[in-house]
Amino acid sequence: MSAASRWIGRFPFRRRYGYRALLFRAKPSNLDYFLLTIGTSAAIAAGVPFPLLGILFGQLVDDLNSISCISSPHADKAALERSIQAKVMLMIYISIGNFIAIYVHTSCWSLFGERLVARLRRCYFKNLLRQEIAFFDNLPAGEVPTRLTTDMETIRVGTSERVGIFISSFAYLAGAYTVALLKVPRLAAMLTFMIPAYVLMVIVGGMYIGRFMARASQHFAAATSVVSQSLSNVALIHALGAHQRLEARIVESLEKVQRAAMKKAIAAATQFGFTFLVAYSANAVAFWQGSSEISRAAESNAPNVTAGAVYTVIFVLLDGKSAFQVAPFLQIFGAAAAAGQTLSTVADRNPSIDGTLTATNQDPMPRYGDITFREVTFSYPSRPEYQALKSVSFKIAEGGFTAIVGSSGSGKSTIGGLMSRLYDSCTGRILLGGNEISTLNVRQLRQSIGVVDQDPAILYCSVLENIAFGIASVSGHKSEQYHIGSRLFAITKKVRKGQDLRSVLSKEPQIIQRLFEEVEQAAILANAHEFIQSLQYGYATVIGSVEMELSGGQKQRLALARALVRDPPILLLDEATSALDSISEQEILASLKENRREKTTVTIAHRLGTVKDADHIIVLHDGLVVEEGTHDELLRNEGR
Ligand SMILES: Nc1ncnc2c1ncn2[C@@H]1O[C@H](COP(=O)(O)OP(=O)(O)OP(=O)(O)O)[C@@H](O)[C@H]1O
Repeated sequence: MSAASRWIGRFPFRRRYGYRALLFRAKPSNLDYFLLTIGTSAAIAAGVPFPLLGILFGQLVDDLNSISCISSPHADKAALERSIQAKVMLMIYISIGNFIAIYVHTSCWSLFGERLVARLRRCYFKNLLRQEIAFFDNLPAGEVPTRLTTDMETIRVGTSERVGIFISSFAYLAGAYTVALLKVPRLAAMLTFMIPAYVLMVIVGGMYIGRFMARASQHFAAATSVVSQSLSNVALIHALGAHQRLEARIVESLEKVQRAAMKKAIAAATQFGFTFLVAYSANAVAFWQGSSEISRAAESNAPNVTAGAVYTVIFVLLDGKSAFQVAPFLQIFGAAAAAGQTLSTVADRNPSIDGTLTATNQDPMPRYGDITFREVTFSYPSRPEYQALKSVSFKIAEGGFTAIVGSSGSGKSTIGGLMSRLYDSCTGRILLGGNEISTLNVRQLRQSIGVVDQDPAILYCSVLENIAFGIASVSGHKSEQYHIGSRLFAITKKVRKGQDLRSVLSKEPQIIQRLFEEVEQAAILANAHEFIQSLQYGYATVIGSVEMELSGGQKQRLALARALVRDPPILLLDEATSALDSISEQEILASLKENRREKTTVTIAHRLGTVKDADHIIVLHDGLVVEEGTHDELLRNEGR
């Protein structure tokens, strides 16, 4: 790249290359095209009246001049007055036309910008949720809220009414120079010196303003990130007494914001002041050149350059309105295009593992089969230098009850994550029923594995909805057509208003009654039924709020019920009962083993003692399988 093109590349114009693409992002509808066309046409039309008014003003100046110079009593004063009145009426009509054009382009562009942002938000959020977990591991805290608020607002500002004003200013500029060149060509040509002066001011000023703005927003994002991390870990901050340290980090970032904002203000003030310097100097030049044009015309007896004609030129080029006042808009459009580009890194990104695809050319999901790990190694993308799994090989038998035990950090949960394809292994093969899991449909694979982890998420809704969500989230389930989400909400609402759950259910379709039975069965199996019954409204009690916080053990049992209700062929329990007392834990595991109905069950635990009943136990240490066997075999080996 040459030095010149590098220099040009630093200006906001470069970023505006993406601007046109931004306007047509996220599938615009016919209405959007309509708004764009009408908004642009009306904006061009809104630029025309001003030069026309300039012509009329010039003619009026000549008329007034003529009236004041009339000395003869026979002169037709009345005709002159009629001519002035006709021009005044014309000015009123032009003003009305201008009002309509401005109204139309402002409304169209405002609506266009709002609709574009709504589409982009939808598109960004939809694609964000498609991304694989590894993508989120590398996402800085506060990134998503910043994108959804700050960047979207930048795009809205840069694609709304300002676009109409910008277009109309250009139409005005074209009209103004045409009129000026026709009226007094030499004066108009002389005043073109303003163009390079203004352009230079826009480019250089814009470059500095943009640079300091970007710097300020970067430091502000850093401060926001610390604030959002602090808010989600308030308890930890209190426990560690980390207030001052965090405050110092925020203050440091905010001071940097202030410094950058200060420099931006100085650049903006210089640019603004320079605008007036150029404008007033141009006025001085215009009056000097205009007067000499008039006297030259008078001397040569050529009345084509009148005081009115000079006034028209000065008015349309200098005193009316400056098209260059919209120069800062370039910065705004550039910022919008840049924000659009930043958003597209997520909005257009194809996830390496897509858990949302339904139509697929991938292999159909085998319902049963052994799960085999062959020489699997894995490093988390955020820690590529560290191997969480170092060539592990083992087999989890179909329909068996397998336990994976090991100390903290040995890689147990990582195995669970690879099984459900939250991540892809770096090397080695993972097979399900003989099929490479990377060839299976991810959505079906995940629906076939019921995962319960140590700290399960509880949704802010009733217990019944929380458990039934296990079924509702399965696409293609028989209950899908019944809109079970809204039905269950209505059922539990009635119960909270005092009606009996059984009698409310009796009025519901068979499939909803059957669903409740399944929920109840799952809760019994997960040892959750008893505590649910003891809640104020039983299954209709709303949980998940601060006022209705469940204990760790209750949450785990509820999550277990949620996983069991859909009867998945594979159940993965990642320390899913660790918050329970050891007797309850043993009871649940024994009951799960007994009722597992050919389900392949994998339980992850720290201690061997909690998985005595497992058919097969895999012992991990520091990312390696160190032992395998039944509980008794492992105990015997330990004795050796
Ligand atoms: N998202 C992640 N990004 C980077 N490293 C991770 C991530 N998750 C886990 N690790 C690292 O990978 C290693 C294995 O973690 P893993 O969670 O599989 O261990 P574990 O045996 O399940 O531990 P625990 O019993 O404490 O849950 C650990 O060193 C951990 O620090």
